[in-house]
Amino acid sequence: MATVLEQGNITIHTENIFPIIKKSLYTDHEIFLRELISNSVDAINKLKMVAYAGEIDGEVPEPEIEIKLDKEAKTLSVSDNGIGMTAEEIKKYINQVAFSSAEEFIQKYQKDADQQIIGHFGLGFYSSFMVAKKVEINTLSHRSGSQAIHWSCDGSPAFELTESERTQPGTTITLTLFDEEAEYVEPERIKQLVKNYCDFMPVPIKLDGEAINKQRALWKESPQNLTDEDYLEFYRYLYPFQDEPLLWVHLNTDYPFLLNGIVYFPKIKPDVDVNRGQIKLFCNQVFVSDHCEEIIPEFLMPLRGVIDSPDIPLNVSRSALTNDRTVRRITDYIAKKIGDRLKSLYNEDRAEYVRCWQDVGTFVKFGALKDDKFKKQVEDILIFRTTQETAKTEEEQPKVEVQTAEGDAWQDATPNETAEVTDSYTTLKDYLERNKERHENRVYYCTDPASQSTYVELYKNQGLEVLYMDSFIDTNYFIPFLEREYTEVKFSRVDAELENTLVEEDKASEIVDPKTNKTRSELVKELFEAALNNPKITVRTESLKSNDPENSPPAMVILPEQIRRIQEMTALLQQQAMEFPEEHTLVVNTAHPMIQKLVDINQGSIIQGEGQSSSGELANSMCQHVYDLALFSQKGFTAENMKMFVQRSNQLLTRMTERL
Ligand SMILES: Nc1ncnc2c1ncn2[C@@H]1O[C@H](COP(=O)(O)OP(=O)(O)OP(=O)(O)O)[C@@H](O)[C@H]1O
Repeated sequence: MATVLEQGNITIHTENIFPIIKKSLYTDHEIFLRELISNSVDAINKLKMVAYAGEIDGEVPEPEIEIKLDKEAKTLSVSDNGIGMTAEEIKKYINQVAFSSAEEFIQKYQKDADQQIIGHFGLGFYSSFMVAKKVEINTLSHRSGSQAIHWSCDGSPAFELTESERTQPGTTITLTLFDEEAEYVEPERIKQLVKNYCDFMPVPIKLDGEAINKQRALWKESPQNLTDEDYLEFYRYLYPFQDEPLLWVHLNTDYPFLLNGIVYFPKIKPDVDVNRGQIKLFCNQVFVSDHCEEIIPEFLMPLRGVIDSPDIPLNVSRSALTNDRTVRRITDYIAKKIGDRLKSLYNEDRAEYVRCWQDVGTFVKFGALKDDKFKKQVEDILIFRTTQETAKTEEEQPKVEVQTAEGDAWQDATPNETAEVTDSYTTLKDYLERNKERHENRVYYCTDPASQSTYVELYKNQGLEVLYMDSFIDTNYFIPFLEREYTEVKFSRVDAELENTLVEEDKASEIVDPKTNKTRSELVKELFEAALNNPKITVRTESLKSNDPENSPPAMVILPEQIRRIQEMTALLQQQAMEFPEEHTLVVNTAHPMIQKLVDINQGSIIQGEGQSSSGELANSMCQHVYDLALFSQKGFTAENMKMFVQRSNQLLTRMTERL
């Protein structure tokens, strides 16, 4: 029998914390393993420090933590070859310090019981009592001449301290598990827990002789020593089976707080939950939480990666975390670093910046909207896709430096030199500067390249530059934001009005009907008004400039910018799709050969005499058809509209065959 050195009661201030610990203080009982392994890593580090100070005789062993499971006895043990403890240290650090910090934690926890505590840190060694009916410590201090010690406690405040036979310095903590906690003798469960919480701890954690943790915490390493492949491999490890990240930022600071981390911009999937943080929070390489919304700036929520900081308070409620001064500073720091990284990418590798923009742009715009400091950082690197032409192939590429010069629109470089993907992007400043002469302080934009293609083509053909502002954030938030920033500048969507540059003096002003003295324009207008027979549609005639009138649009629906925006806002507030306003303007292009012929076709009906002749009907049908086609780029058809449109299309085609 070993000598009993001491029997006693652990000092208790509150009644008895053991029942509280046992009664699921945490929902996550599993964190006990993280606590034990963390203590072992600390003990190994302490030994290293002592050795460094020359206070140890002999060699410091290769650090190692070993987990042993015994299904029969229902025991789990964690052993380390760290600093170990003397009897005095056990009394002090386990019986008094550890206990009182556990007690303090529990008081705090009970106060904040309804709040979610991040990572459940703070209970330390005593968390073992959540899963174990008996906890034993078998330890030998590295201090020369120390006596090995065995401490045991069966979950009551009573403990027993005896001498032990242990010969190897270090500590073994053995838990005899409650029957209902038997899962912790299953190797698979333990492997999973180690991978989750302790994967990046810098000491091999062995089970059945094999290290089961990765150990290498890339974020703690110096960026100078890391290659792109190191970062990519780490990303793949953290987020298997995902697309490669677009870019990453290595965070590294020790003042005014300690923080290391790597954050990645992922390719954004439509189903990403932008309210849930994706970054993993660590504290000294120990996993804390999978989502740390309180620490990441809101607009950077879908970022991924790792943040590790011992300065983030972890035993407080989440709401207290949000108000914590250090946490707020950390949030600002992350935003600033991301801004810096984007700026350097913009300046140093523009082709890459453009490549990432489609995904990264949304964050950046959101950030500019949400965070004034971030806005100041990125305002000069916000870019928009533009219709500004760039060379299509290598042969066509101008030899002179035009598109790459600073201050000009530049071109997306593709990895394949001969590829013809040549989307160009520009900053707003450059756009305004380029177009100062033709339309000062006016920006033409398009929100849907497919449905607004007719309009965009019209602008392009007349040499007007259009910006594509086609993401959700552009239309609903970013344009109003830019208008507030650039108070002089007005934004008009390509279908909001017809610029003077797009129309020319109406050539259809010659009188074509001697009986009534009406011009072709007037006749076209009357014809359309009669055919549409809808007082809410204003018909306007214009002659659109074009080098190829046959391929210019015969008619377009125009929706004034302000009216449309009000409609869009209302729709957004009501969370509905925008109702297309009944009152709108149809601009009929009198320069289009088909429109010109319409008058003649209709005139044919007059010659034929009384009633609606067949050519009158044809003109009427064609007017409706032209209107439908113009409307189609603004709104989808209802089932009824679609039916009529298809019917009319077929009738018109049939009539064409009759005329052949
Ligand atoms: N494996 C070990 N080897 C050496 N000393 C240990 C070991 N485990 C615990 N200790 C000692 O017991 C003390 C109390 O441990 P406990 O886990 O309760 O608190 P802590 O590690 O100080 O803080 P935390 O609440 O962050 O876990 C430790 O500070 C350490 O001195």
